[in-house]
Amino acid sequence: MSDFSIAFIGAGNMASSIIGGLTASGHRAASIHAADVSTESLEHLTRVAPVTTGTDNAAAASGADVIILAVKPQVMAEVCASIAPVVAESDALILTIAAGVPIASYQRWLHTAAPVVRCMPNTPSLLGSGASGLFASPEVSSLQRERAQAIMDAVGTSVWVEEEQQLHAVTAVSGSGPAYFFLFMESMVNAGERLGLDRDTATALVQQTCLGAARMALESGVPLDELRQRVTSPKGTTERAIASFEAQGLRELVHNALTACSARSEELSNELG
Ligand SMILES: NC(=O)C1=CN([C@@H]2O[C@H](COP(=O)(O)OP(=O)(O)OC[C@H]3O[C@@H](n4cnc5c(N)ncnc54)[C@H](OP(=O)(O)O)[C@@H]3O)[C@@H](O)[C@H]2O)C=CC1
Ligand SMILES: O=C(O)[C@@H]1CCC=N1
Repeated sequence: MSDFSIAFIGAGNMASSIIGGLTASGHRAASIHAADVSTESLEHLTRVAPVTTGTDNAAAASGADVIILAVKPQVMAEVCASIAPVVAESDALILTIAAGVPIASYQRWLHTAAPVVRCMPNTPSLLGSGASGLFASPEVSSLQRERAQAIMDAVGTSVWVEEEQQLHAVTAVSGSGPAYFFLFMESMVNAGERLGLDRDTATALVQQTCLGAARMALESGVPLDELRQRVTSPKGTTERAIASFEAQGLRELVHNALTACSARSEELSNELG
């Protein structure tokens, strides 16, 4: 599994984090090629791993088993045009991490019904703690699914969805999700300060509490509501805070925010489709 060849088109933040994860998990750097218009991005990438780099997209894609498209959605049409002649002559898997662009657009821009896996990752991939949602077009073989999953598992965990439309929900939950937790943490730090802690102390307590809660949720096997109840002593302090959140409609607030996020993802798909 670790010997298949991978071409990255776009060598920015997400590509370098995936390449870092892949090489750390044993994938040979010699079988990874990356192309980018920015020599600065390529220089940074070679400090992450000794992969082959260049500025010619088609040359990087040539002979690859998996071509990973890691550029912004706005330049995707141009990038597909640059590799279309190579894709026409190969049976490579196209794995794209761009937000919003539908599979039908790739196949139109590539002028072929290429096998495409769409992936929605998130920024904790930079630390190997990402969460990715994946969707495969019908042309994707079982070996190609395994390869796509192996690539994303190198930077965290991944789940498959059955319908392309579900990627809007994945974006709402995990793609954009880190930002919600950062906002909640910012709010807790500010509240801690207003209650009398200095900023550094409040920040350290919030960060560790967030990490500890996430680890308990992941590792204890105990349902989330049960974990919450275990903190909430009858007639104690947590009960008051939870009652305040519930009375002010926290659950509805979260539902509305994720619905707005998913709706924006749909809008983007329509603009780029
Ligand atoms: N950041 C996030 O939280 C998430 C990002 N994504 C997706 O990941 C993708 C990549 O994002 P990210 O890594 O943050 O972006 P970056 O801007 O860091 O990387 C993209 C790279 O592609 C280069 N590039 C631009 N045009 C071309 C071209 N024609 N051919 C080859 N390379 C080109 C850019 O160069 P230059 O800078 O000179 O333009 C840049 O180095 C996006 O589609 C985004 O939607 C998905 C989920 C989460
Ligand atoms: O905010 C965005 O549009 C991108 C997609 C998911 C995370 N960041």
